Amino acid sequence: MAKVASALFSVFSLSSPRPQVQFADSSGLSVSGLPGERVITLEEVSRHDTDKDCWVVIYDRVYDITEFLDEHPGGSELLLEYAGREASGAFRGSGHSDAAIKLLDKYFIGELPIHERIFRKQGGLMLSNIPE
Ligand code: HEM
Repeated sequence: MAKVASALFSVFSLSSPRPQVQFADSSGLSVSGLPGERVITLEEVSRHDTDKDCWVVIYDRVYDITEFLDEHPGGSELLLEYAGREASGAFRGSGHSDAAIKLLDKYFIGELPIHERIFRKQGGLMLSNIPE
């Protein structure tokens, strides 16, 4: 009996990863992440709004894109318009490729607190819910 209990314990402990949050929009874009990352408020993001220190928020996640400014195929000027600000709509509206979406991971530094989020919270906005 002890053996069975111990086997069950190891199966359950191995098979219970941290909960994964999944979201998808109408383009099939799936953005997922683990909760509990560094929490960064919009107020803090707003203090990083220059070409030497540039943070943006995309789908409730905070990215430090300072190093990417000069590499952006759409130009640094465009990105700087969103320095220290919310840029989900601009990012999505520019029709970025899956590669561009994947590239975001490289610059990820944290997530907004739950009360400042639009997408990544229970009952949060799905982009597919937005009327045309
Ligand atoms: C902040 C994170 C961003 C990343 C990592 C990123 C990445 C990229 C990449 C890799 C491309 C090449 C095409 C593609 O693969 O889709 C691209 C193109 C483009 N991006 Fe971004 N982008 C970002 C933010 C933005 C924002 C906020 C805008 C605002 C409007 C924007 C506007 C554009 C435009 C207009 C192009 C097309 C450029 C052209 O074809 O000449 N991007 N971006």
